[in-house]
Amino acid sequence: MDKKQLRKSMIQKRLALDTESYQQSCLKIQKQLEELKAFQEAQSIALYMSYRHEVDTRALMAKYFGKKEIFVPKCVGDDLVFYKIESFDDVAKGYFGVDEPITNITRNINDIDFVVVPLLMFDDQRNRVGYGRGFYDRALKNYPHTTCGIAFSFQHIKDTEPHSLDVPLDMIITDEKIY
Ligand SMILES: Nc1nc2c(c(=O)[nH]1)N(C=O)[C@@H](CNc1ccc(C(=O)N[C@@H](CCC(=O)O)C(=O)O)cc1)CN2
Ligand SMILES: Nc1ncnc2c1ncn2[C@@H]1O[C@H](COP(=O)(O)OP(=O)(O)OP(=O)(O)O)[C@@H](O)[C@H]1O
Repeated sequence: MDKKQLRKSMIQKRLALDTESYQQSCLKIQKQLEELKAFQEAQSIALYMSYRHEVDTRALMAKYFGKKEIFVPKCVGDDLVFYKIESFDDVAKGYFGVDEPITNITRNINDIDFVVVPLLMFDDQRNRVGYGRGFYDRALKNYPHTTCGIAFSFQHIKDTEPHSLDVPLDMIITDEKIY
């Protein structure tokens, strides 16, 4: 299968998860994430606004609003710009139906302590494949702190055939293990 086909089938697999297993897996992943020292020590965290059965990030946000600074991305041209949000009133549907921030406090991603990264597929080397627009590869090019992918275990594949611009993540948490 080529990458395009693989992406499609992975999106389908994720959407096909029943509510019960989706919620259970998300809970397990969130718990592991909260146990990371890097997460606990981070004052500021970048998260994505989960959509269409991506690993849920909203429960985590709801829990940490007011305790840590939460930043979420907005697609601006080819770039991601991160805005601070303090509640779910601070987002509205944007790019491809993904919720985006409607606030005006931005921060350079390099100054955010910890980044949780969405992904479609990953391999043992922690290379990731996303929707294929390179947003996170560009954003994380010079990122100096910890990056953590979150995904369901079935999103693991043998080889993502990374290209030179792909930025491997520092860790990837699934419902089964941490890579
Ligand atoms: N929740 C979330 N937010 C994110 C990302 C992400 O992967 N997940 N991104 C990561 O870079 C950026 C947005 N990137 C995106 C790139 C392409 C498509 C897209 O092509 N959607 C199509 C096809 C995918 C599908 O079938 O689900 C569509 O919705 O029709 C969506 C978001 C920033 N925000
Ligand atoms: N650092 C970069 N600078 C410029 N272009 C880049 C960079 N990283 C990736 N790209 C370009 O972005 C496009 C998509 O890359 P890739 O297939 O790795 O996306 P992806 O990681 O699957 O998607 P995403 O990051 O949006 O979730 C490619 O054409 C690639 O050349």
